[in-house]
Amino acid sequence: MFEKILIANRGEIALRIQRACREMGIKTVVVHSEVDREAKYVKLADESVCIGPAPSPLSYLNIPAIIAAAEVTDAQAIHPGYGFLSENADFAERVEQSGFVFIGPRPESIRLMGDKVSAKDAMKASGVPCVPGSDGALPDDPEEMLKIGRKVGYPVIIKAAGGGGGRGMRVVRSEDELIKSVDMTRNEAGAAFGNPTVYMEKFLENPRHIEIQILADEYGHAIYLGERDCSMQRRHQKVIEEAPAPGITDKQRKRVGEACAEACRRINYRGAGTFEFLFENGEFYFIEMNTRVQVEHPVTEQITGIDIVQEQIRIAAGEQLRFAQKDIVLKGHAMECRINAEDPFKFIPSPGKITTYHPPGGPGIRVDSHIYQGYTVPPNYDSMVGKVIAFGDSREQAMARMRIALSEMAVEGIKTNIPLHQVLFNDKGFIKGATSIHYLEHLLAESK
Ligand SMILES: Nc1ncc2cc(-c3cccc4ccccc34)c(N3CC[C@@H](N)C3)nc2n1
Repeated sequence: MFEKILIANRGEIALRIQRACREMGIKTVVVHSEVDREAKYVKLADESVCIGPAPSPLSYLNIPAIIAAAEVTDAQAIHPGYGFLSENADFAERVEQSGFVFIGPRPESIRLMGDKVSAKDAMKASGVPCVPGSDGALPDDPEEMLKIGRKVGYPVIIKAAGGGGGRGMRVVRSEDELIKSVDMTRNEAGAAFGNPTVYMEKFLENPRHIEIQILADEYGHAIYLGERDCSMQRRHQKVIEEAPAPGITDKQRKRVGEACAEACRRINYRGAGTFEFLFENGEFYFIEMNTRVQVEHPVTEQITGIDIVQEQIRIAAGEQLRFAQKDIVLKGHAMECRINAEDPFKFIPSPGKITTYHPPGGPGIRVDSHIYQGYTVPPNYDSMVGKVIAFGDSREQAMARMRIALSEMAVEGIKTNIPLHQVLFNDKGFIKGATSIHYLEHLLAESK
């Protein structure tokens, strides 16, 4: 097992990884930019290294500085967290080439899933249900594209192979817009991702967004840890996540979960991963795979009792999975509110000094956050400053506990989106559950 891990991230996930390490008796090195010098996880680390000024390209994306920090502190492994370099195959490669263990999948798996066309090909070959479409990249020939459009049936969506997470997508509702739309998406993809390859899918008008968490070791063992419903989102930013997904039956869960586990075995996947699906009319449709730990991993931890970050570390250290699929029992219901330093209804970032901070507590309440009274939220990074996770025997109990937690949570000196969460947890449609990816945006549009 590693003696010392370098955490190549910041904020709540850096603290989360640090807690996992400390519980395992592993020393932690944190890297930080100049503005994060006073962060909680820096104070709690065994060692800390300032790797540059605030801008991410000069600090948290600065590969040589991060690797140098691992060298000078003699760390054995590097955990990338999420965001930043967590799905950068070149970083994973350079970490391994420098003699450190990258806590994550092998670089070729990151590359395979980073290209959304090769990702879909791999999934189709493994029997994972995918959205019908162009079966690979769209050809350049306009006649061929029109033929595929007719076969798929409008509306269709054009997506960039190098995109993902909502970037490089365009919906096409009729044939006469197709060629122009494809050209525009190709140009944008070439400029944004250095890869003009695009593909086509049938556009699903009103799906839910449901993802499957998997764990796989390097001996061919792969298991799924149930699913998460991430449909409560605004402009591709998740706001609330929950597990299990309302209305998903054990039969559906088993069928899609086993397909994901089988896909992991076939591509020789290693570590934690998430298969993203659209869910509509009772069917799952694979759209992309994330090769990192996700922000919303705690809701899965709460209903399975498994510490996903610790399992990532164990797998990276060459241990076999300690669980077989039969050991995975889902119990209760968990919901997560992302707490952002932003105006709750205008969504404008609100960095600054936190003058008052009282976190919530009580049965079933977990707060994953690095903020503290007197901490200054820097303006340089993502506005998420923490997550409140409520667990209960039922969705209703989890919601009741969340309402109480949100009412207890005091954060002054900056604005937060707690008022938005309070509106949502009192909204009839949300309370009923199983809302689509458009629900929140429609709710906000009505309230304007
Ligand atoms: N064939 C087809 N039909 C409808 C779709 C709708 C979306 C989508 C669009 C807008 C918000 C979303 C939020 C969560 C999940 C998906 C979406 C979508 N996305 C958005 C980000 C990336 N994960 C893929 N792909 C789709 N693909």
